[in-house]
Amino acid sequence: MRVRDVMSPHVITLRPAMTLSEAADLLRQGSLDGAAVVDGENRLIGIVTKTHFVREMAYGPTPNRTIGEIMTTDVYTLQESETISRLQQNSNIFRFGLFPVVNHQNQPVGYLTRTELIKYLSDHSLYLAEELKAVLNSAYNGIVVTNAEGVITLFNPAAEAITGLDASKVVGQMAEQVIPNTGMQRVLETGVMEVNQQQTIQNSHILSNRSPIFKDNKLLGAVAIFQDITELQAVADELETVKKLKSTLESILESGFECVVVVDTQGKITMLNQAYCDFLGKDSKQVIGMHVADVIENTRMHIVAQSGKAEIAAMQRIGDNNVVVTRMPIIKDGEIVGAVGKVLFRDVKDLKSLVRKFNNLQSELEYYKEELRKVQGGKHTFESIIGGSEKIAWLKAIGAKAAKGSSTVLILGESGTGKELFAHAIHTNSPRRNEPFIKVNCAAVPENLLESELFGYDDGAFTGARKGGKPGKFELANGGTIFLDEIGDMTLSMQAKLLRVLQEREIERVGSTKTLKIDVRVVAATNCDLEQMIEQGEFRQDLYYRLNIISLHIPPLRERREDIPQLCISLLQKINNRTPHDVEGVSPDAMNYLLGYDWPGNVRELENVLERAVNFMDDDQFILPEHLPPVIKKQYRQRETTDSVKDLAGIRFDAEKQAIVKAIEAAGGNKSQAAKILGIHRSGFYQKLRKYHIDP
Ligand SMILES: Nc1ncnc2c1ncn2[C@@H]1O[C@H](COP(=O)(O)OP(=O)(O)OP(=O)(O)O)[C@@H](O)[C@H]1O
Repeated sequence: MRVRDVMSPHVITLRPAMTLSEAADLLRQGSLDGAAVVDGENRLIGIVTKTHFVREMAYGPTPNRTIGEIMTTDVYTLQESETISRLQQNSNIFRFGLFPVVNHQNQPVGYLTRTELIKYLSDHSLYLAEELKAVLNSAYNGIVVTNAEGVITLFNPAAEAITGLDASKVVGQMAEQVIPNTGMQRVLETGVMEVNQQQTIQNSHILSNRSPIFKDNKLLGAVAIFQDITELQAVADELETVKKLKSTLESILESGFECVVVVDTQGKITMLNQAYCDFLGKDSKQVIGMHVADVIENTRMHIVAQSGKAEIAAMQRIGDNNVVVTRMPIIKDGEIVGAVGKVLFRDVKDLKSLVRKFNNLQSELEYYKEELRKVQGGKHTFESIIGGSEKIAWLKAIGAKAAKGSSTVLILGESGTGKELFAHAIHTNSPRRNEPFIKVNCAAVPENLLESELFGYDDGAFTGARKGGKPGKFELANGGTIFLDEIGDMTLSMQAKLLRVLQEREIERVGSTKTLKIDVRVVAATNCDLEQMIEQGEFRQDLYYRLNIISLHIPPLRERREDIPQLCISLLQKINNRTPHDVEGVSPDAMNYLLGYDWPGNVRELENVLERAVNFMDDDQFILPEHLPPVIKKQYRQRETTDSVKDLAGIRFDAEKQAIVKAIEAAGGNKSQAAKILGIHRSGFYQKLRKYHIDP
């Protein structure tokens, strides 16, 4: 809308030379608010308002004064093409009472009074009075006004600051184009007020109230009054988080089974959760503010709240219970502000049951580890062979060397000395460690099945044979190690077959004519005296030579008693892991018994004796003599007696043993030679070696 569209065309023009009384007649005729003063070429040079004129006429010295003398040149002229919307931005124009409107030659073509202008603007563009505008400009809240079309007509400085938009650029624009997410257009459409609406503009969080503006039931536009609540929102969010955290903590403390108490520096209770209240049989409302010592028996919470020293897993007697508690000082900004206490176990029994559960899990774990190792191959290494004795150390060194190659190893020794352990260690230490380790107990497999067990069988090899045949242990061990335990128990015919396999390095499944090349390292073990068996025609000499390429003779435990304490430690650990006990060791008295016993069952027997003792123990931490089997104590006592009064048999025993040892030394370890020196038969000599447990 332009000025010319709203101007009044009744313009009175006056000349500067005109007298006041001449002009008065003219003005009276037109009942105008004022007049434009023009020069000779009709160009606007000033104005005279009605007020000016009346005042001059009333108080001026003479009516003969000219218009030129009273006219004001402080004139705001409006160009007829000027837009109304631009005018409304210029609050300065309201200083003027009359606005002559001129054409491009500065000739007056009409005028507008201030009242008219304001009225017009109020009617059409919601232009607000200057004073009101000043109020709006100084408001803290952002205020945006649009006309009925949604064009912004007011954008106050607070709105500029909040939105980051420049009023001069947005006034006259459609609100929905310049203000993201504005709801003003919606308000204009619905005519319904929207309060407490939240929106985000330029990273600012805004809370806005929008209202339609009605006048005489006609929608004139909309006003939005809003406020930046970003900081407020942040504080509110923080508060909300803190509130949530507090309620979470409270519910954790309240719903938990654990007993928790908090005291201040004076030792006064500030919090006692429901679990603790239930445990003590107290009411939380009554105990808050009371001194902790008056509420909880034998407490030290008030001491910790003073000393600042934490007490972890301390025992405390509460009623009939021995509870395990932890007391921690609460430190804030380097200062003790109180203490928090927690009952870890309401009774030591709970702790024990936990330990038991843990041990059970531990032994389950060990079991599965063992199983895994079994699947993967050898389960022990040389490190798992316990014993610091010279003999064991030497055997481990030889075994480790032997492991590197692929020669057959023969392990000899009494039952329970650890032969199988060595066989595993050899495999685990060998380049074949990632290949299978297959054990065959030759004594355990019935004679008629041993062949198919070792070499497998083909489809239909015998009645009941599995369809498709079955691979034998040699085939399964291909690439790895086969451990032939109790080889001394193999029949002669099987020995012959085994010998062939060892020589040819190939096998033939039972019922098949095909041969199969195999690459298997053989480790054999026995507790039999193979040399004696050879003499008695029970073991093939040629097989013995095949097997005996590297031989390890594991001494019985009685010949390395110094290993017993170390073995006890290791075996007890093993036992603790698989039983619910936690035994710390063997008492010195019990150890004396163990050291004095001959251990015919060797390490296996020692392990059994320890496990039996552990099962006999109550709350003891160390195995005592009373936990040991009578046979051990009996032998110990016999030995004591024998040691003090040696009878003839004893003297003879010692002398004969010494003579044999000397003969072996003289023969340089050659047994036949030694037998000759002693003048006895070889078989008799072997018997004596066994009797005296001598290993040449
Ligand atoms: N030096 C050792 N260190 C740790 N444990 C050992 C040792 N020697 C033997 N054992 C343990 O003693 C038990 C018997 O060992 P192993 O089976 O190896 O003996 P073995 O001589 O092969 O017995 P058998 O001739 O009866 O088959 C096993 O539980 C084994 O772990």
